[in-house]
Amino acid sequence: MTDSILKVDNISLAFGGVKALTDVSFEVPRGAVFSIIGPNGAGKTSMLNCISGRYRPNSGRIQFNDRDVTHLRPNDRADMGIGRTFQNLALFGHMSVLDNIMVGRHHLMKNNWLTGPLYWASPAQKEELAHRREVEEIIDFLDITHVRKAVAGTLSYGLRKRVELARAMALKPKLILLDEPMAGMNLEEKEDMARYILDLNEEFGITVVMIEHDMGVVMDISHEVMVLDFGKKLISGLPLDVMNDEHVKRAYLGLEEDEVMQEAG
Ligand SMILES: Nc1ncnc2c1ncn2[C@@H]1O[C@H](COP(=O)(O)OP(=O)(O)OP(=O)(O)O)[C@@H](O)[C@H]1O
Repeated sequence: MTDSILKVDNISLAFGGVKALTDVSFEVPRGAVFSIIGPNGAGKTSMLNCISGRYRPNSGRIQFNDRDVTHLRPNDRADMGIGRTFQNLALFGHMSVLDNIMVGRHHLMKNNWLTGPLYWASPAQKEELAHRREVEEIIDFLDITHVRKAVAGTLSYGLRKRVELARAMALKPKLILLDEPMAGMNLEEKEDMARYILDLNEEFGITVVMIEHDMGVVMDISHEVMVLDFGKKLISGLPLDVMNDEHVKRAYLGLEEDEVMQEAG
C-alpha cells in the first residue's frame, strides 16, 4: 500500500454559480513530485488553495498525514508542515532577502514578541542563532548567498522567485505547494528552478505539489501528474501515461501524439 502524505476526497468548491471544483479526489504519495496541469480556469489554483486552507471547500475532505485538516485555518496547516508559494510574487520588496526568509521562519520561533524584551537572555539568543544557521543553510542550498543582504525588490524576477522558495522552505514544510514556480522565467532560470525543486524533494525529503504549464518541466521532474479540466479530474498517473491519454490530448493539449512528445522534449 502506498503511503500518502495527502488525501483529497471528493472536493467541490463553487463561487456563486461558478463550479471551480467538482468532486475531485486524489492522493499524493509521500516523497513525490506531483504536478497538477490543465487549461486556464480548470481549478488548479483553487485546489491548491483548498489544500493550504485559503479556500474552504463546499464539500469533501482533505487529510494531511492522516489528520483531517479540512476545517483547519491556513496557519494551523502551516504549523503542521504545509508550505506554499504563490502565482504572483509575494515578497516584502523593501526588506532584505535574509529578513524575508526569516519571516517564513517566524512561526517556528518560540520566543516571540512577548519574550522579545528578554532577547538578551540566552535561550532566546540561542534560538535566534539556531534559526539563523538553518536559514543560512537554505540560502546556501538555493545559491542566493551573494544577495542575502540585498533589498528583495531590487532583484531579478528569477532570483525573487528563488527567495520566495527559500521563505517557503524556511517553514520546514513536509509538503510544499508551488503555484507556477517557473512562470515568466527564461529557459536558464527554468532549468535552475527545476533543479532546486528536484533537490529540495530529494535532499530535504519535501513532498511537492506543483502547478506548472511548461510540459517539458512537468514531464522531466514529476513522479505523478493529475489533469484538471473544467473543475473535474480527467486523469492522474505516471507522466507518460497521462500525456498519452486520448482524453488529455484532445481536451487539454489539443495536440497530436508526436507533437506531445516534442513538447516534452
Ligand atoms: N476568488 C474567486 N472568486 C470567484 N471566482 C473564482 C475565484 N477563484 C477562482 N475562481 C473561478 O474558479 C474557476 C477556477 O479558477 P482557478 O484560478 O482555480 O483556475 P486555474 O486552473 O488555476 O487557472 P489558471 O491556470 O488561469 O491560473 C475559474 O472560473 C475562476 O474564475
